[in-house]
Order: sequence, then structure tokens, then C-alpha cells
Amino acid sequence: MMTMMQLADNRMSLADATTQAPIEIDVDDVSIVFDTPKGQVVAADRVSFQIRRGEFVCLLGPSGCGKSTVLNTIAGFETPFEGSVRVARKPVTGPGPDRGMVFQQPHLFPWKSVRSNISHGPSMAGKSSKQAGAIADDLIAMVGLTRFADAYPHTLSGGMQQRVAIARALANRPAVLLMDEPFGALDAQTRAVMQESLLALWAQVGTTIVFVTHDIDEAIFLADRVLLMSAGPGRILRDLRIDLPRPRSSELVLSPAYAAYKKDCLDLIRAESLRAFDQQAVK
Ligand SMILES: Nc1ncnc2c1ncn2[C@@H]1O[C@H](COP(=O)(O)OP(=O)(O)OP(=O)(O)O)[C@@H](O)[C@H]1O
Repeated sequence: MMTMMQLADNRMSLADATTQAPIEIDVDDVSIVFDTPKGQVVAADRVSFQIRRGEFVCLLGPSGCGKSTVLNTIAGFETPFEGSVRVARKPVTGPGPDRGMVFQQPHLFPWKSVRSNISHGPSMAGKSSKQAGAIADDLIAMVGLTRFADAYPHTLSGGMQQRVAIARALANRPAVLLMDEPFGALDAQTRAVMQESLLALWAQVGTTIVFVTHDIDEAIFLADRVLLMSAGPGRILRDLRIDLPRPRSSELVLSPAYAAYKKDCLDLIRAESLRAFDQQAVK
């Protein structure tokens, strides 16, 4: 069994490889407009970006800037008003097992054990109960919940439930994991532990991750690239490569390089948040 440090070292070479990897997600000139009783809301305005296979990319921006809408478009829950989204070169026309999703709330089946929650997807996809159970047990070990395999969700802490939700999303072996503020409901300490364990898990599975957050520290700590979004209408303001070494631990936040990335992001986000606040005030 590899140690956490060996896994992280392995991840470093994978990170180098991602700059050469094929394009996994191609969001091309996507605009999304919602009709509301108060008129049209442009949630995304000509958003374009590409993500390579195995990359960890954070979508960062102020509340209401359209992060979830863009993520939902990749998931196939929203249809672009204009533009196109491709995953592995295929146009996205709806949800599919190649894209796993994790939300802020774990949404587990309360009547199923941890193992059954995780094996549910593979069972539905036609795996035998033995195969589905083996997939679940592997993932349960990866998220560090072996002792709780037979436990029910209500007996677990919020962080543990979210680890089950992540394992469940990975059970169908998706090429892409889409995460919408998955640690937003957790306390600060649990959140920090979850961030480190997500990086260790990513080192093992190599899945492309798109992670939505409005937390600057979380985005810089996790990502290979941060896509900074502007508020209303949502646009990509900056595509920032985070060239910080891996493995990353909590001490990283004390480094001057980290501080420089944070200052860049803070300045941009502050300007955008103020702009959004002013817009809301006059509506
Ligand atoms: N189904 C919908 N119908 C109408 N308006 C919507 C719908 N979904 C989102 N919006 C609007 O689109 C804009 C972008 O919303 P979205 O949830 O994508 O932002 P966000 O950046 O994820 O925000 P938050 O961080 O607060 O979740 C907001 O103005 C929101 O009110």
C-alpha cells in the first residue's frame, strides 16, 4: 500500500503530465439566460475555457456570478442558450455516467448503509452485487471509512457523510468529477482536513475535477488552475495557473508565493463583489 506522501509524489508527476494531456472539457462561447418574472437574467455571458484530462480546476467568484450554472451545464442539467459544451469531444446533451456530481449537501439514501449508498450506482449500471460491493469497499478504504462501511448516514458526521457522497460519485468511474461547494456546509477544521484528503484521493483516481467555490484559500490550495468569474453577467475574468508545488499541506498558506496568488485573487474578487453589490442596489 502506498503512503500518502508517495501518492502525493505520484500526483506531482501526473500534474506535469496534465499540461500535455488531451482536452477533457471544452466550454465554447456558452451563454445562459434565465427568464424570470423580473426579466431576463444572464447567468453566463460567452464563457469559454478548456480543461485537460486529470486537471484540478476551481471556478471561483462572488455569490450569484454563475459558477453553479456553468457547472450544471457541464453536468448536462442546463442547456446553453448559445455555445456548446463537449466532454471527451462529445457534445453534452444531458447528464451521463461519465460525469459524477457532488453537491453542498451529501443527499445520501438514509435507509442505506455506507456500502449500499456507494454500490448503488454500479449495481444500477449492471454490475453484480459482488462487483459493486468490491468497488464500494475500495472507495470506502480510499476515503478512510472502512470502520463505518455498515453504518447509516444519520450516525455519521457532516464531513464523513460528504466523504461517502464523494465515494458514491466516483463509484461509476466518471472521467470528470463536478463539485459544487462540497465543503461549504462544514466547519473550518473539517473543511481543511477534507481538502487535504480530496487531494490524496485525486492522486489515486486521476479524475478531472471541476470544483466550484467562493473561498479564495480553498481555490488556491486545491487547484492547478483557478478560473475567476466576474459577477452579473458571469464571465471568465482570469485564468490563473497555480504553480505551487505538490504535495500541498496546510503550511503552504504561509509561503510568499501563496500570498502573492491570494493577493491577486483578493484584488480581483473585491472589485467584482463591489460591482455586483452596486448592481443589486439599483435593481
Ligand atoms: N433556474 C434559474 N432561474 C432563474 N434564475 C436563475 C436560475 N438559476 C440561477 N439563476 C440566476 O443566475 C445567476 C447565477 O446563479 P448561480 O447559482 O449560477 O451563481 P453562483 O455563482 O453559483 O452563486 P452562489 O455562489 O450564491 O451559489 C443568479 O443571478 C441566479 O439568481
